[in-house]
Amino acid sequence: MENPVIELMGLTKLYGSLKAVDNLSLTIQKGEIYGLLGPNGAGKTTTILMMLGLTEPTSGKVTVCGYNATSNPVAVKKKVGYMPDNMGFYDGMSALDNLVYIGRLNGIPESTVRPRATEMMDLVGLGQAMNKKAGTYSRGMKQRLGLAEVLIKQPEVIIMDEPTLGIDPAGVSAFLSLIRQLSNQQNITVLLSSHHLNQVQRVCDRVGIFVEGRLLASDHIARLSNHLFSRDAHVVKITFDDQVTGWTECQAGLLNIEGVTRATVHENTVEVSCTRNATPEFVRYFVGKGLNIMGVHQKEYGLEEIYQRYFENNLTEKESNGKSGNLFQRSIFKKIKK
Ligand SMILES: Nc1ncnc2c1ncn2[C@@H]1O[C@H](COP(=O)(O)OP(=O)(O)OP(=O)(O)O)[C@@H](O)[C@H]1O
Repeated sequence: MENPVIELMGLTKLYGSLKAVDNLSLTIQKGEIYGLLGPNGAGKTTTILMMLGLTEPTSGKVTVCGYNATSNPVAVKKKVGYMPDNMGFYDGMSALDNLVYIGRLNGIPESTVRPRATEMMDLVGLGQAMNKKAGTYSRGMKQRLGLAEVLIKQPEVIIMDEPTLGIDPAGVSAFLSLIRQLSNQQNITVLLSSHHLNQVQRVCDRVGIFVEGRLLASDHIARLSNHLFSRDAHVVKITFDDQVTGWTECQAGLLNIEGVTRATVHENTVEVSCTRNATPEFVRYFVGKGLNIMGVHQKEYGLEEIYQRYFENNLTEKESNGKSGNLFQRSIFKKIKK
C-alpha cells in the first residue's frame, strides 16, 4: 500500500547561478531503505538539508511525515533522526552519558532517560563498552553511537550521509546489517546518501542516481538493470576443457536459440548474451556437440555497472548537446569507481 513518508515535488535550489538541485521529484515510502547515489557536488547534501528544513528551496515543495519541511521544520525535526558523516561527541564523557545528555535534550523524562539510553547502547551492539569515554571509541564505534543518538529520539525517518565512511569492512558489514534489522523490526524509513555502490546495493530497497542536481533514475536495482541491459540481461560464460573448434557452426547454432543476441569465443571460453535465462539450453547444446564443460558462470549486473551505464548515457547526451565539463565528470567517475 502507498504510504509516502518523504515527498519532494519539483524541488529546485539555486546558489547564485548554480543549480545545485534541479526540479527534483521523488517519493519514498514508509519502511523503505532508499539509497541516494551520486558523485561529489551532485546535490545530495543540499537535498537532505532541504528535507530537514535547514535550507530553503528556491522553488518546489518538500514534505516529511506530512509536514512541510520549509514552513514547519520543528515538526519535521521531531520525526527525523539525521546522522551526518561526522558526528561530534563529548569525548571526556562516557558514551552512555553522551546518550543520556542527548535524550534529555530531546525531552525524554529523567525517570526513563537512562534505561532508554542503556537499551539503545545494547541495540547498537555497544552494551559492553557503554561506560568507556566517547573519546576512546574507534570510528566504527562512533558511528554506532551516532546511530544510538538518532534512535533514542524514536524517529520515523533516519537520514544518513555517508554513514560508513572510514569504517573497516567487518564494521561496515555489521553496521549495514543493523540498519536493515532496524528497518525490518521497527519499519523505520531510511534515506542513505553514499558513494559506496556495493554497500548501497547490499542494504537499499531502491536507489536514485543523482548527477548535477538531477535524478537520472530511481527504481529497484533489478528493474534498473532490466531496463538498461534488456538486450543482454543474461550473460553466461561457459568454459571448456580445451579450445573450442568449429566455432562458426557453434555460433550459428547458438544464435538460433530464442533470445540470444550475441555469442563470442575466446580460447576455451564462450560468452553468450540473451534476453532470457536460457542456460540449460546452452548446456544441452554443447553437450550435444560432444564438448566437455568445465564451468558455467552467470553474470549479474550490479549497481556499479548500472551506475556506470547511466553516467555514460548522461555524458553521451551532454556531448551530443555540445556541453563541456566531460573530463571533470569522467575524473569524478574514476574516483567513485575506486
Ligand atoms: N552554501 C553553498 N553556497 C554555494 N554553493 C553551494 C553551497 N552548498 C553547496 N553548494 C554547491 O552546490 C552543489 C551541490 O553540493 P552538495 O554539497 O549538495 O553535493 P553532494 O552531492 O552532497 O556532494 P558530496 O558527495 O561531495 O557531499 C555543489 O556544486 C556545491 O559546490
